[in-house]
Amino acid sequence: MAPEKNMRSLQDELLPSTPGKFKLEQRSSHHRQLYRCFSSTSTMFLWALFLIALTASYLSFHSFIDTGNRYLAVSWGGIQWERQVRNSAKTHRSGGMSVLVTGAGGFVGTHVSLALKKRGDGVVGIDNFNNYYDPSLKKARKALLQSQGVFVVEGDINDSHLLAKLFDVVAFTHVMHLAAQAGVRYAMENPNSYVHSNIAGLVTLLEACKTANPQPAVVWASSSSVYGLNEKVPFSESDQTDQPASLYAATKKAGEEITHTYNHIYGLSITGLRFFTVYGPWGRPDMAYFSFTRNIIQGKPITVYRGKNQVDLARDFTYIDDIVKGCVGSLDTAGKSTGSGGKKRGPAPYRIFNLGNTSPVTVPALVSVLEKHLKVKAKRNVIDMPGNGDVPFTHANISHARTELGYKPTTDLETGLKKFVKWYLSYYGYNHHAKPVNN
Ligand SMILES: O=C(O)[C@H]1O[C@H](OP(=O)(O)OP(=O)(O)OC[C@H]2O[C@@H](n3ccc(=O)[nH]c3=O)[C@H](O)[C@@H]2O)[C@H](O)[C@@H](O)[C@@H]1O
Repeated sequence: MAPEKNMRSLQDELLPSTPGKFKLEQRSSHHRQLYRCFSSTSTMFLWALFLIALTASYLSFHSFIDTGNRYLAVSWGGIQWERQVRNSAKTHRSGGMSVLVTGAGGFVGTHVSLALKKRGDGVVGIDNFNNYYDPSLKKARKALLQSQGVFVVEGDINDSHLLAKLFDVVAFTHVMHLAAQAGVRYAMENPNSYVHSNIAGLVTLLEACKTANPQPAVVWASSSSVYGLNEKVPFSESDQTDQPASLYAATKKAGEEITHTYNHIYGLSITGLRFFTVYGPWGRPDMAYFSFTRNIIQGKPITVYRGKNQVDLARDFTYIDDIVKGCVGSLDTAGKSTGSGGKKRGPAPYRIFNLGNTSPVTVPALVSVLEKHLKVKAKRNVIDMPGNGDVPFTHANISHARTELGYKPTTDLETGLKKFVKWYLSYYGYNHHAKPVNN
């Protein structure tokens, strides 16, 4: 082949011999195809259908990815999960309740859930198992609940999708709302955790309750700390509660106001319970009686705060079994919510009760009782109470709860701490070396 001809054939392969013409021909053939395609209305209609189908499948693919991510990120959802929720919520007595217990992995939540389940009510728990204190204790409580047929969902009350799903799966008659950021002094360390759980979480939960059909009756944990700097003794529900001494107390007081608005606007039945320093088996390691016990056993010193003018601090310590009776009594007597479709249909009850013991005990006296039960002398380090949000004393007037709920505490501190120490030693033994907690 002559070199000149050879070169031309290579050019023929790489480039169009007449580029302008080639492009023109391509375009006109493309136009012809388009013309053919859209030449009839029916073909155009088919194209439109095709485009709609394409868009729809794109959107549903995205929502599938979204849902998938949600299910991958959290530990709830699916047919098996829904079955567990439904089974756990089933009542086993006539006229039984179906209760959603928030904070079920917590101290009071565990005890209330067990009591309800035992008498045949349906119970579903929810807890985020955060690490404010040793999560392994919370997991052990969960295992205890599971052994009694109470299913606990791992999730946060700030998760509105989860709450909507739960109300979708079960028509809860009641919500026992105990999930919260607890602890008076920790509020100075981590203020936002109180806003997250006690304000934002509460509102998310109330939104779910107000939307649910039927609306459940809500019983929830407020706190004796709302009395703040109140000096009138004993503390009555009608006393002033606008002088909180800690952010914790302020968020609980805010909870009382927030629940009032949901009662007023949406017809939610609300019962707020002001708990007075609850203690007992399976208790909270951040509380004084618990951390004192651990330190006394380990031979470590304990810090005992003392109030102004060297006056001992005192608390109306209340035993868990008495508190459980108050909670169950509140659920039993809670009137119905009146709203539906997110709208109020009539007035609904709004109640607040003190749940205390009515006999305050000083902190040094508490230590003496522990020394007696543990048979070990405490190394007391007595210091003036720092400005940490503590109040000098608490003392409940419980006549309102007695009349309305039949609430009657029967366990004194001596007896209650004996039961606590027995549980503590059986759970941890004498060699408990847990990490120090927030006290
Ligand atoms: O009744 C309530 O409303 C509150 O009761 C407890 O709060 P608190 O009474 O402060 O209970 P503890 O933390 O167990 O303290 C009891 C007493 O021991 C004192 N204390 C605490 C810790 C410490 O190291 N030393 C010490 O003397 C405190 O000042 C207080 O007077 C709970 O922690 C709150 O969640 C609850 O809302």
